[in-house]
Amino acid sequence: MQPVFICLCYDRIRMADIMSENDLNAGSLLLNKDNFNVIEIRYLTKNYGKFSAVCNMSLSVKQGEIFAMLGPNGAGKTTTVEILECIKTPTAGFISILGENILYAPAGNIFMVQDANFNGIKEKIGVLPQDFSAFDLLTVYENIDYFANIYRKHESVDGLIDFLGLKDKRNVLFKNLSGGLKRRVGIAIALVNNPEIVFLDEPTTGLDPKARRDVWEAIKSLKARGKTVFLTTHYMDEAYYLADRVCIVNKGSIIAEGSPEDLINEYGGGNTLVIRECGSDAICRLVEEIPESNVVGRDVQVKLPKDGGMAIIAKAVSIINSGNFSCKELYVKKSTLEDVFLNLTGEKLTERGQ
Ligand SMILES: Nc1ncnc2c1ncn2[C@@H]1O[C@H](COP(=O)(O)OP(=O)(O)OP(=O)(O)O)[C@@H](O)[C@H]1O
Repeated sequence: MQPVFICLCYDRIRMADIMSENDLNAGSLLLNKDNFNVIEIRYLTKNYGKFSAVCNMSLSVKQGEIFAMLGPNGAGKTTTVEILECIKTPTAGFISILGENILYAPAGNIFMVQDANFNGIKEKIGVLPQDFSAFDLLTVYENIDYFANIYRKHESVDGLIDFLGLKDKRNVLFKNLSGGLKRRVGIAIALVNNPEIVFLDEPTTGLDPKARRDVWEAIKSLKARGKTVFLTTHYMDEAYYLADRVCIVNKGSIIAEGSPEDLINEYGGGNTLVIRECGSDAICRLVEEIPESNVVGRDVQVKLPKDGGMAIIAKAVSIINSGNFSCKELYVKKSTLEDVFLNLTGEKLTERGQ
């Protein structure tokens, strides 16, 4: 019998996503020699009563990449990672992590868990939960050592302290560390069992810009160590800087997926030429001669075409020069993942993401 996934997404009900037996064979999903998918999700759904926190989600993560799930608060990021971490049980769907398959399939009216090896998965993953905290009255060393000793085989505690740049904080109480250092201790703890995949749930929320940068570098070094990183974030600059691939989620569904550059190229709406404070005469000339011009306050903005728009830029410069106009500055504003989100949803990511 073929498993039938019934997704109760109440805003747009999909009754029949059907996976074939072949699809559910881990071999066919995972073992592509060049592109080993360490995480595979198919038709994942998590309902709380009539509300779908995760709705029919499918994605795959390749070995060794940094994969970011980007979305505003309440988009379903934590729910998804907690399902992958085997903390939460989904309503329906198929998950494969490092070759361990879990199928949440309906049997009559009941969703049954089949083929689950939760311990097998937990041994191979590391987790930095959202709002991570450790023992306030233990030192950095003692905290990491405590978690390391939960595992029979574990990494060297001092090795992890070195790797996360915490050597001079080794004997400092956790409660006396800055927010950024606390997150680095959290990453060290996530690594104690030498996991193949590290899940980082909003690892820089609430940190100041310098601390965020430091945590970013720590995350980059995980990739250099060969780890696969699954990151959730509502910071588009974080996803842009760190991720090889990003999936953008909104209201429990994936709305776009790809490398940051590809997403920006496809959905970012192109770059914008900004001519700041050039005066009313110049504004009139620019609007007259460059039909794509928009007046925004005291500035003129021109959406540039995908080819880079060199002709438009040259024309604008020539108008400014030939008319002896002066402007405060003239620059090209690159579109960002924020624009991608805005164009796809009509809403600003930052407004709901903060
Ligand atoms: N146990 C629960 N019962 C009911 N609703 C829940 C429960 N847990 C989460 N939700 C809801 O599911 C939605 C998704 O929550 P989730 O925590 O996964 O979002 P998120 O993208 O991680 O955002 P945040 O950064 O705010 O945690 C939210 O609307 C949340 O209120």
